[in-house]
Amino acid sequence: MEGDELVEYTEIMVRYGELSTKGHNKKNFIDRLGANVRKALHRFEQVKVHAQRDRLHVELNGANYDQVMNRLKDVFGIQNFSPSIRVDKTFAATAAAAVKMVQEQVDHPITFKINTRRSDHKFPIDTFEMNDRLGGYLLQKFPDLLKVDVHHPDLTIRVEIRLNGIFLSSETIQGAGGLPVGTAGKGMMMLSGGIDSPVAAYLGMKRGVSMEMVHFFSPPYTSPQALAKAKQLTAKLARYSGSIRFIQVPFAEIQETVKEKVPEGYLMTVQRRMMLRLAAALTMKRHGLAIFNGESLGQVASQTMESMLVINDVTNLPVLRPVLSFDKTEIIALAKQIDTYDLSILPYEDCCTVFTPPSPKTKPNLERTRKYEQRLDIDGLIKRALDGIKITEIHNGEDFLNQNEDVFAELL
Ligand SMILES: Nc1ncnc2c1ncn2[C@@H]1O[C@H](COP(=O)(O)OP(=O)(O)OP(=O)(O)O)[C@@H](O)[C@H]1O
Repeated sequence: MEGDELVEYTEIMVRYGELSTKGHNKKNFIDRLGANVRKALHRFEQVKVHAQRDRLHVELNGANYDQVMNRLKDVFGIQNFSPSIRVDKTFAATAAAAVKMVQEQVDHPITFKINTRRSDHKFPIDTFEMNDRLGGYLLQKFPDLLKVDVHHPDLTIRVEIRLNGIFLSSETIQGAGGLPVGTAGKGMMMLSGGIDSPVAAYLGMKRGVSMEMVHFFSPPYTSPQALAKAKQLTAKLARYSGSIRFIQVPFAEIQETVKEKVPEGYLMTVQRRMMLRLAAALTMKRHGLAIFNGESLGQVASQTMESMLVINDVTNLPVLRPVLSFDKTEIIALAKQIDTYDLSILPYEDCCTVFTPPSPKTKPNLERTRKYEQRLDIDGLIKRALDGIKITEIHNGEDFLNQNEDVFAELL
C-alpha cells in the first residue's frame, strides 16, 4: 500500500466505561476523565480533547495516532476507542473514505456491514439510507472481497453524522477499563519493593483512587538502591496518573528499638503495627480516605487473619487490600502485565527482610502485643519518623535506578 493512500485518522473517539451508569456523578467523572486524558497527552501539543456527555473526542490535528492511542491505553475510565476520519458532509466524501478503509484493512474475502448514527438530524441522508447506499457502493467497488452480514460481520464500518462533519471508524481497541483516577478520592499505598504492593497500587488506581506512596526505608541497614527501586516502581505506576507523590519514611530507629525491647516472636507484629500507625498518621494529615497494602491472605506469617486482626488494632481507618484473594501466580501475571515484575525481583534488601525473625508468630495474641508495646515510647518514635519524612513528586518515565548504573549492572 502506498503511503499517501493510507487512511489519515483525524480523531480518536473514546467510549466511556462504567461512567455511563453513575447517575448524577456522571459530570464529575467525565470532567475528571477529560483532565486525565489531557494530562496523559500533554506532550502532543496540537491535540485537543473534548469530553462530552456520551463520548470523548481526541482531535489529533496531525499528531501520530499510534502514539496517542498507546497513551490512551493507560487511562482508566475508558472502555474502548476507535481511530476515526472526519470528512466533509457529503456522500461522496464518506464513500471515498470508506473505500480507503477497505483497501487498507481487507486483503481476503470477508463479511461487513455499515452502522450509521446520525446526531445531526438536519442532514438529508438518514441512517437507513446511509447504510444502504454506502453498503451498496462498497459491494460494487469490491465484489470479490466483500459480502454483507448484518448479524456477525467481520468488519463494521461506523459512520457518525455529526454537526461538525461525518466521522468514519472501523477498529475498536480495548481501553484500560476502571474509573478515572481521582474520582474515588485519595489513598495511601504502603509500597514496598516487592511484587505485591505495586500490583495492589495498580488495582486501587484502576478503581479511581488517587494514590500517594508511603515507603519505609532503613538506612544504613538498607541500601540507597532499595529506595531507588521503590521510586522506580512508582515511576512505572505513574503512567496511570501522570505523577505520584512518594513519601519516604525513615524506619531504622523504630526497627532497632523494637528489636531491642520486644521478644523475637512478636518483632514482626509490632513492626507492622508501627508501620500502620505511621501510614494512618500520614493518611489523616494528608486528607486520605484509606490505607492500601499488598497483603494477600495466608501468604506469609503477617498475612493470616489472626495477624491482620492484631495489626489492624492500631487504626480505625479502612485498610484495603486489593490483592487479598489472589494466588501468587495471579499476582505475578498481573505484575508482568503492568511491567513492574522485573523491577520487583531485583535483589535489594527491604527494611523488613533485614529485621525479619526466623519464625514470626502466625497467630499473635493481641493482649500480649499491647503489653510488649508498653516498653516502647510509641509517640516519640512516631513523631521522630514523621519529622524525617521526605516527599517527592515522581513522574511517569523518570529514572532512578540507572543513576547508580554500576551497581545496577553488577546485579544483572
Ligand atoms: N518497606 C515497606 N514500605 C512500605 N510498605 C511496606 C514495606 N514493607 C511491607 N510493606 C507493606 O506491607 C505489605 C506486606 O508486606 P510483606 O513483606 O509481608 O509481604 P509481601 O507479600 O512480600 O508484599 P510485597 O510483595 O508487596 O512486598 C506489603 O504489600 C506492603 O503493602
